[in-house]
Amino acid sequence: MERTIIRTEHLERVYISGAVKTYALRDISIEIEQGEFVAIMGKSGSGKSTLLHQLGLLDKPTRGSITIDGSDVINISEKERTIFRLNELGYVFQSYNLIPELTAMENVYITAMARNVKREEYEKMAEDILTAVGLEERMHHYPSELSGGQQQRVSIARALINKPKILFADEPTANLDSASSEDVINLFRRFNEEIGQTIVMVTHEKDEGEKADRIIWVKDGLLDMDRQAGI
Ligand SMILES: Nc1ncnc2c1ncn2[C@@H]1O[C@H](COP(=O)(O)OP(=O)(O)OP(=O)(O)O)[C@@H](O)[C@H]1O
Repeated sequence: MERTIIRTEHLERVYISGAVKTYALRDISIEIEQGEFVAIMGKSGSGKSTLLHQLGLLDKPTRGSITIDGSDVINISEKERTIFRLNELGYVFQSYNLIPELTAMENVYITAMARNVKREEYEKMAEDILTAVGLEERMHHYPSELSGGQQQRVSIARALINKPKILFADEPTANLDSASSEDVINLFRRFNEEIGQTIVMVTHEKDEGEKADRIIWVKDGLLDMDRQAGI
């Protein structure tokens, strides 16, 4: 049976700088089911990243509600939000944000260490997930010894090691060549199909959006109903 994992109601995010108000999100009400692979698409400046940041608890809306797996994640303390992010959510960004002094494996298990998992356990988990992203031969390499596509796969492994309820990806292929981009999207597709990983991804690329189960089109901070209806 389908189960809603993310629900937003009347989400608004206004940025205020001096006398200028920017309505990045005006009124967004959406539902995402557990196990769905959803792409958020729309023109530059339409509000895609802002929406992803609200859903991923990286920012707070100025109005509206968000529930994740039935929990209100807005009216809780910053400390509770931090714990929720660490335990329940994973992130992949356009830049890989790997720590240069750490190997691929260390970069991956650092998030498991933060959760007080035992050493033998987190090393095994890192090995398994790096193997799953095709980097079994590169575990002890440093980021500078890896290609962009390989570094992004390390960051995906890092995001997945804690088995997050939801994986958020903000233009994960923006810095990659077309072959590496395809690898990343195929990996998402595979994790989605094989382990039912819920994925919410912002992308500019139509062919990437088409590999998701569904596209949420955004325009001027609202859902783009015409695109949604395929008009
Ligand atoms: N921190 C901020 N302060 C002020 N305005 C902002 C801020 N962040 C985003 N905006 C504005 O909010 C609107 C939506 O921005 P957002 O980054 O969400 O769009 P986007 O669809 O992700 O764009 P892109 O595809 O270019 O990354 C834009 O008009 C942007 O200029």
